[in-house]
Amino acid sequence: MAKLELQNLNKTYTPKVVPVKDVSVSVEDGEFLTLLGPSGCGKSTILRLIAGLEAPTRGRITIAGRDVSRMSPGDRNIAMVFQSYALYPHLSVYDNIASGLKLRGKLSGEEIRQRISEVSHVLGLDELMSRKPGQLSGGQRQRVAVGRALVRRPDVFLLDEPLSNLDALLREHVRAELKQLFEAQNTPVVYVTHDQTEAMTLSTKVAVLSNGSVQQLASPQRIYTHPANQFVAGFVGSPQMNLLTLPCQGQYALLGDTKIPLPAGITAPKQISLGIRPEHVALVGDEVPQAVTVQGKIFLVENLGMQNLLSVQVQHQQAHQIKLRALLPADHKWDGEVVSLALPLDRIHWFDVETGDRLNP
Ligand SMILES: Nc1ncnc2c1ncn2[C@@H]1O[C@H](COP(=O)(O)OP(=O)(O)OP(=O)(O)O)[C@@H](O)[C@H]1O
Repeated sequence: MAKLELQNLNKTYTPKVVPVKDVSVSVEDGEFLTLLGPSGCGKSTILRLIAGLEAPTRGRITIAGRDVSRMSPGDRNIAMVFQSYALYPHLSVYDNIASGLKLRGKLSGEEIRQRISEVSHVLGLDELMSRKPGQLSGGQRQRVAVGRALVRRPDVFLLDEPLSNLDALLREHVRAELKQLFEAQNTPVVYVTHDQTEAMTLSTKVAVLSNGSVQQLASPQRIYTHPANQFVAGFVGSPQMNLLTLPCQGQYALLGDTKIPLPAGITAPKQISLGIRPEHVALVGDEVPQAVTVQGKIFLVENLGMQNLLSVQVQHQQAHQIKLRALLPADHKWDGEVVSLALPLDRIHWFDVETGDRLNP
């Protein structure tokens, strides 16, 4: 058992630079936590705090119940994979993988050979063991860096954007490899990325961060279906969720000339923020139960291969413009520029205009 716990973790550099604010998260054995957020939100700082490369200003880090907050990195039994891979250019693949173990100095030569051979086999590196990093592709270097982490059998794995130097195709391939690999380990993993596809596909849970604070901590599915606030709603999902600020009239929000009933329990405000994902906007005529319809004029069609992304200007009496995007399967046809869109009520997210908080359950 090597549960990792972050308790009220804070890091302050200057009064104005506080990259980690009261972060509390636990990661059990076999759990894969992704820290997801835009550049500068504090992801790498959290990882560096866990690794011991930085000291927290406040709060505690425990591994298997043991407080490691003030321990040196070498005593924490954590393995970290960096974005840059950080391989030794003058050493062979074998020696690079062995480097973590040799430094620890507790294993015999035979044990070291045994562990490296297991890891190289799992990662498909057997043929490359005598090469130097300069003679490897990006994907192979990345595997060596992961191998060096695996061979240590650490209590916790930390990975800082390990796929960001790979091209799109290779990234997809290595992502699937990593998923299989870490599913087979029964060790907590903390993974940092700003790529939501990686977060959604790899993780058992995701912490979405903004400005050093956790905005939502939940399963990838929950974050997609029930974003806790407007930031999470806008950050997770591609194409991005439609987010519209609408006036209210009684228990209805007004989208152009369409009245959309607010769910019971929401006290009618003056204005409300409506969210709906492009993939949930359909064409009228498709079988959509319990939907409101909105008329609009298509001003852009983007062909994404499997789907078409339609940008539609909603038709209404008021002066300001309202735009909606709809993601339709490529075989769905429409006639002319004017279309009727169906917005299923159970797919609509409501947010407080002031705080951004989610209003529907
Ligand atoms: N040593 C430092 N001294 C002062 N400020 C720092 C230091 N390290 C990081 N910061 C600041 O802390 C904030 C968070 O940085 P961090 O690297 O954790 O973000 P990130 O989410 O990992 O970003 P990215 O995705 O761009 O790597 C940034 O505003 C950064 O400029």
